[in-house]
Amino acid sequence: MKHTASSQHGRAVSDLDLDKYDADKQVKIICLGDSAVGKSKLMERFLMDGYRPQQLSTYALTLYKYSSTINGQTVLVDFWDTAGQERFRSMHPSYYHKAHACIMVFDVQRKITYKNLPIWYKELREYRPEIPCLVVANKIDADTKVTQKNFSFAKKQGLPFYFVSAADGTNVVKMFKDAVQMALSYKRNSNDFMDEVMRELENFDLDTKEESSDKDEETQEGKPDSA
Ligand SMILES: Nc1nc2c(ncn2[C@@H]2O[C@H](COP(=O)(O)OP(=O)(O)OP(=O)(O)O)[C@@H](O)[C@H]2O)c(=O)[nH]1
Ligand SMILES: [Mg+2]
Repeated sequence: MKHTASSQHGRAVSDLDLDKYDADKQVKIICLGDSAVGKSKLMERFLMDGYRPQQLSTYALTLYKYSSTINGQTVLVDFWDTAGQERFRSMHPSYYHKAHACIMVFDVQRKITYKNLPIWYKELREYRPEIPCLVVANKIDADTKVTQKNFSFAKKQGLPFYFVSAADGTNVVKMFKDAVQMALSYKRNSNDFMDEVMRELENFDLDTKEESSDKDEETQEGKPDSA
């Protein structure tokens, strides 16, 4: 699986081209969770095959670009990562706009980050009521017994749940690959009204373009040779 990673640090969300997410092969996956739960480290582990312990936390927004071929189709994924700093607790609406899946992370060492999940989840559903959401328990390297504990939030909400470690890579690739697959299938089958409208408009555009080019051809054929 070929993948490239690059990140555009700190670009203001408003000047990002959000329309590109209407294109069939482009998906947007967002990451939510309290500060220091390991969102950026998980991205680095998956996208840059590396884990650099300790680093300044994320400011504003980091975009990680990832491409892969799934069933012979090239899929372009933008992973959106943002600082979970308390003051950012509620994200700018455009962060959620046109997202196709969400990775919601907590730190198994800090209970409060698990208790805050419903706050993040409530906000997510205000903006994206239907998209798939993965609940991720990170840093299991720091507490091996934690995998026997029961975290009922995901089950109650009917969400997929993953024990992972950005530090040693446990379950990271599987979680991200599942997130990409879920984003793709959501995008293809979403019954989200707005997505429907966008898709219709897209098809409408294509049809009119085809019709007008057919007309051009007809007029070309019908035109007496100018020569
Ligand atoms: N032991 C352990 N430490 C981790 C793991 N993932 C992240 N960390 C550490 O936790 C701290 C925070 O990681 P980040 O990835 O910056 O957390 P974040 O969620 O991006 O934080 P914000 O950007 O502030 O929202 C860093 O010191 C990491 O080294 C993990 O799987 N295991
Ligand atoms: Mg970060």
